[in-house]
Amino acid sequence: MYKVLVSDNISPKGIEILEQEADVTFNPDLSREEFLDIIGEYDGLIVRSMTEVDKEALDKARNLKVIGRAGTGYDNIDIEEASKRGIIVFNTPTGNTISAVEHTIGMMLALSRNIPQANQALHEGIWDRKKYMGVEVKGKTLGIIGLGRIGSRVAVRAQAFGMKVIANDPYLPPEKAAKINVPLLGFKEVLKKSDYITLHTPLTDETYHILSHKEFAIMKDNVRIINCARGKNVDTQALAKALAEHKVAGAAIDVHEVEPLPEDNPLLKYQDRVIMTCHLGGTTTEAMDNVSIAAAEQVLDVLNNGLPESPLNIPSINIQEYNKAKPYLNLVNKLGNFIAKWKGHERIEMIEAEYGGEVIGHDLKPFTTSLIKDILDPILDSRVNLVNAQLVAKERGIEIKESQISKPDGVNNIIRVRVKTNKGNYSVAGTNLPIGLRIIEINDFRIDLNLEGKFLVISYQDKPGVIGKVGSILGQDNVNIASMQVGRKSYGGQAIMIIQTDNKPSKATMEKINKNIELTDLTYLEI
Ligand SMILES: NC(=O)c1ccc[n+]([C@@H]2O[C@H](COP(=O)([O-])OP(=O)(O)OC[C@H]3O[C@@H](n4cnc5c(N)ncnc54)[C@H](O)[C@@H]3O)[C@@H](O)[C@H]2O)c1
Ligand SMILES: O=C(O)[C@H](O)COP(=O)(O)O
Repeated sequence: MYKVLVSDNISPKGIEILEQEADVTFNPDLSREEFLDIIGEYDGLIVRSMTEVDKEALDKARNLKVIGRAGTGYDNIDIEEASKRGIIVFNTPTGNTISAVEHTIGMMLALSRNIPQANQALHEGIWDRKKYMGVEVKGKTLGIIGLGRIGSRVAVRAQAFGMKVIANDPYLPPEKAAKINVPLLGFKEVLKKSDYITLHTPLTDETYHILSHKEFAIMKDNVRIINCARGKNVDTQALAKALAEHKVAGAAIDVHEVEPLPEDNPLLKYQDRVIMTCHLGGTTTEAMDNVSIAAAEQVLDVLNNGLPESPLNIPSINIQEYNKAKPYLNLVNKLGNFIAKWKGHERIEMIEAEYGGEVIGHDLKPFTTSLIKDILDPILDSRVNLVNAQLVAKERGIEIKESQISKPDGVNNIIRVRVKTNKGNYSVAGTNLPIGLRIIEINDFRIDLNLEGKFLVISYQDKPGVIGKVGSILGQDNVNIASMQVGRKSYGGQAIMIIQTDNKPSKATMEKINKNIELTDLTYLEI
């Protein structure tokens, strides 16, 4: 049973899902030392933003195969180091979008109307209507930096309040902004024109301190700042200075450069003008359930050989595409397994994936990567998965080819896998039919068998009596034949026999076949 560690607080809904298939440790209170001590035992890890999954942790995580971020931001995970070790990393970026949007709007309104301060005063017995004079947001300009999932939804809600919304996002296709009537402007222009500036960017080298001294200097006087994205997007010292100089009228900050907030955070001095929450953007019942369920399901998917919906270090396909592609990924998986078990003992020099028919409508890169993984993982000592499969093939000098079959013969979809080894060339092809996955070719001979079960694959020089002899040895040894197909190039030429059996032939039966019949190859494999 796989072992999964959940080292941050997630909703019990995800834990319940995990517990159906894995041995789960849920401990959000681990100290760093305790985390480092035990991480080596686990196959899967689920975190939020509090667990630091850095090189030191990954060095100790010798069994780890997947890291799921139950949430959006993944700056606490060293993706590059994880990739080097073949660890799949994914996040669940849509589960808390709405909560983060609503928190941003809540923060903007609370900031404008001094709601937290007035509430605090009342609780202290102070009734002061003059002190807590507010401003309306209607008619004000809201500048959004980062018009992605959250930024775009904040825009639509702010427009409903009668705000004029402008944005900066150099990576967004302009049509997306046009669709919601938000002009995309230069970064400085947004800073200069806005009464409110809200950040919705990920933390990258480029967005680290995207608001600092220079940027505050060019903003309008009395600008208000909202940050519900990443703490390090804003230079806290520079913001404190801009508050001190009354350049910035107020700020609403959910995320902080250092979390939990240290006592010497300079914004704590500005209780009248700065409202702060403890990274609560994604903390709602709904968001917590969403991200917990999504992370749990995907960790199990990955451990069971599937793909996550939002991978951070493997070729990504969207969810609809993934669901449509799943039967073909299963086909690739079974064909890859077939090859590994059939020819994995030979030295593989080339792997070619040929795709034909309906399957060509899909993004083929994840299929080919998956195929390489399925062939190489069972036969190499090191772990091969979707993260490092292409890299491992390259390192081992295995040539990878991908091609398309223009007219698949008699089927509406086909995937054919060819391998060249130090001993010869081999191929196997399959198709996805409504009745299930079928193996339809082996070494270019047409066959038609269910691509699941117990197989005997036999290569031999065609001559009378071989089929009968194999059949009678299996019969004598009580190995029941479920179905059988033979193919040959020409009379007396190379032939192949593929037999599906109900039970596994014993070692003695295999030896008997090998001893009594002249064969070029005899392999038993289970798919
Ligand atoms: N406070 C919270 O609890 C909370 C909850 C969810 C998400 N978040 C954070 O909110 C942020 C946005 O999340 P999202 O789901 O909208 O992400 P997203 O990827 O959908 O959107 C981010 C946008 O930022 C843009 N961008 C990237 N670099 C930029 C740059 N240098 N200048 C301007 N724009 C740039 C991207 O093009 C993209 O459109 C992330 O940092 C995420 O971690 C916080
Ligand atoms: O990026 C996110 O998803 C949010 O910042 C929420 O982080 P959290 O899971 O630590 O609350």
